[in-house]
Amino acid sequence: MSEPIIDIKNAKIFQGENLVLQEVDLQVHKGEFVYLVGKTGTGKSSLLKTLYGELPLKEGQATVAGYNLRDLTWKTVPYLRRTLGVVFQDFQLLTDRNVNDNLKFVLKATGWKDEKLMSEKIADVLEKVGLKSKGFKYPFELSGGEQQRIDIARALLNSPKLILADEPTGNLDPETSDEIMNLLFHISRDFGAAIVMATHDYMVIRKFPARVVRTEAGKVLDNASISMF
Ligand SMILES: Nc1ncnc2c1ncn2[C@@H]1O[C@H](COP(=O)(O)OP(=O)(O)OP(=O)(O)O)[C@@H](O)[C@H]1O
Repeated sequence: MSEPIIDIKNAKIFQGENLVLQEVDLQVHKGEFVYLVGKTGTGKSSLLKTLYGELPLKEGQATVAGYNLRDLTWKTVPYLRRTLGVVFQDFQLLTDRNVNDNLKFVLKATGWKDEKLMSEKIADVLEKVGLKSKGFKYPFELSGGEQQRIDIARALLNSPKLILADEPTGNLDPETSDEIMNLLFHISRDFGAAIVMATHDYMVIRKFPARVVRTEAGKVLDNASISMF
């Protein structure tokens, strides 16, 4: 099997001085879809934040897309982020600019300069999420489901090998959730991106089955049963 895109060995996850998870071992491979479940406050977001360099890894070993998390510095975190797409529950789009400019902002921040290439890339990701005609809309002119699609388009800008999604269906009605899940599965299947998605929504997992990893009592349990959360 190829090198895992996420490879965590005997790691501890901290929030400041507080130990949140210990003995964390987790491998995720290219194109794999993994749900991260567990009761509120058990460390799902903390684990994701460690994986995208928002929280430091202070103990144990972990590599993400070839980056050793123990070696990350403020200078190398942006390079790690460029290989990842991160999707949040609350979209986090910039409200003062339209969709095209939201996407362009991220491209510029990640080193893109050529106007034509940027326009082509923006058209490409909007097409992938089915919102080709919405580039000139402002976030407030979009439905929740459309905003989440734009958030996913933003995550796709740098052709990520890994997408980390923190409750991406948390604010959506069941039908719109299904559309977003179809889109995420399509992205992992057709573009080979691995996806790790934190969720409380067991209906989504029943409908879109995949590997389940659970945070519980300070540990991470692999191949967990969904009936347990
Ligand atoms: N910014 C922070 N500073 C200090 N402690 C924090 C911070 N954020 C979270 N924690 C603590 O870390 C622990 C894990 O929280 P985390 O948000 O990772 O859990 P979670 O499983 O994602 O919860 P939820 O399902 O509610 O999103 C909790 O005890 C929480 O109180």
